[in-house]
Amino acid sequence: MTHMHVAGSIHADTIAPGPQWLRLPEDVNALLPALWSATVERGPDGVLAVGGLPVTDIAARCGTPVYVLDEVDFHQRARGFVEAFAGWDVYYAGKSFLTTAVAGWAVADGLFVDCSTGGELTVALRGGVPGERIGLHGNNKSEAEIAMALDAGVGRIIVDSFDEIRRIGRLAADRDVRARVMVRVTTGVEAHTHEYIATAHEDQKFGFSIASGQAKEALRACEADPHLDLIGIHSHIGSQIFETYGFEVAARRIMMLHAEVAREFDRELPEMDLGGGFGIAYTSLDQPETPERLAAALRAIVEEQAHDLSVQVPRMSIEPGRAIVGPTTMALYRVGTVKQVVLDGGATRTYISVDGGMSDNIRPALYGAEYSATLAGRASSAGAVLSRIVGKHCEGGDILVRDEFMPADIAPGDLVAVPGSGAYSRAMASNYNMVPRPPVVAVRDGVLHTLVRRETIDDLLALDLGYDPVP
Ligand SMILES: Cc1ncc(COP(=O)(O)O)c(C=O)c1O
Ligand SMILES: N[C@@H](CCCC[NH3+])C(=O)O
Repeated sequence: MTHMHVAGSIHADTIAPGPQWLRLPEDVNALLPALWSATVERGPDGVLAVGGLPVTDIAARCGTPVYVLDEVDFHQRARGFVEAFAGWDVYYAGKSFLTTAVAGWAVADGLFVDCSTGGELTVALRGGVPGERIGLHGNNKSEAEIAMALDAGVGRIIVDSFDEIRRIGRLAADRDVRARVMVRVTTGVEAHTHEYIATAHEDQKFGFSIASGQAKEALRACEADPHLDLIGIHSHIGSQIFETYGFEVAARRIMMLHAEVAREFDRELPEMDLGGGFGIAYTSLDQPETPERLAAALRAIVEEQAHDLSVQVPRMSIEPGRAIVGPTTMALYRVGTVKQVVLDGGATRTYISVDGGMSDNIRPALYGAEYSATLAGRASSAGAVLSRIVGKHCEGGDILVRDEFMPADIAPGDLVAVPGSGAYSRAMASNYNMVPRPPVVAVRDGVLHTLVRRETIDDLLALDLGYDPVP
């Protein structure tokens, strides 16, 4: 689970067989503000609106499924991080969701951009991000990707293996440049999140471990290469994390490493990155930290450690993706079928099938991620029934929202909105079952723009070459 649902006191109205944390809502039409982007509201006619546009209009113009990004909310969150972390650099983690327009907004809002492949790097550059404001990650960067980064003059390449240190050194030498590099370390922090998105424990593919001494070896290898300009240490402990404690432990450990190498190299590395991973609210139980509180906690640790270890505070940076773009976007689906399924013990669960699914949001299937949903195209006065919102794919695990109370009169043709769908949804979409991927549209002050158009079956067929001889 990406977040644990603790069983609290069970409300008298809790309906079996739902999870104990899910309570019968007093008003099934109510919106929990923490889950929705800034401009979302339910109009007097009961229709959900975002950026001043009713979702019924958006669905009529764009079709469904569609991802609807609230532009005002994006800028508020981006600037919120920049302001809270003033004096630190905030890299937007492009893997969460990146298009040329989003890259442009990131720059306008004062963000740097973190890319993890040549593809993301290309989008960032096309979107107008200056090379020096880009960081390149990846545990297996190709020569072509490293070359592209060097030619674009990226501000930092975050190195992840000894092979790569040699490779970057060679490619930089070929170009007679010095590559600015950071060393990604694993701090041994066990982040409380799904195993697949925790990245600072020892037994996984990212980084050099501090405990084994490999991190220091990697720092030495970079320092010794005249074509590498070692600028600092990088740590990323995982994603969708709520407790600041993990970040604090990681920050302490890398400050200690920073101070040790300062003594050994007789110079203090000028920069340090604490990564991203700040959690957002997907359900009513999630209580994310504000950027202000995160900033205060991290600043305090770094300053205290710098003081205790008698080093300067380096130029600091972080890399949030989900916390900036996740809450900006709702996924809008249309209901196709509604089915009552009788469970052991006689209770029923309503299965609501929509026109998307695991091909546009793999997170529930991959991480057991929980989401919320609401009836979006109208309000309902019917009672609430425990429901499961599922997709249209040939998989039993094709679940979008495992447990949610939806109005009992939900019917084919209704619109359903899923908040918190901006990060790692469209970005991780696939074409499973030959389903074309949905568009992403941005809305602001009643005006819609397409960021990514809807894929068509012709786009998919363009890749199908029949039986074409390989030259
Ligand atoms: C190195 C690195 N930085 C930043 C991020 C962004 O994480 P999040 O979107 O959870 O903030 C990730 C993804 O987990 C990552 O691997
Ligand atoms: N894709 C993950 C985030 C981690 C990936 C980035 N290292 C998710 O959806 O939660």
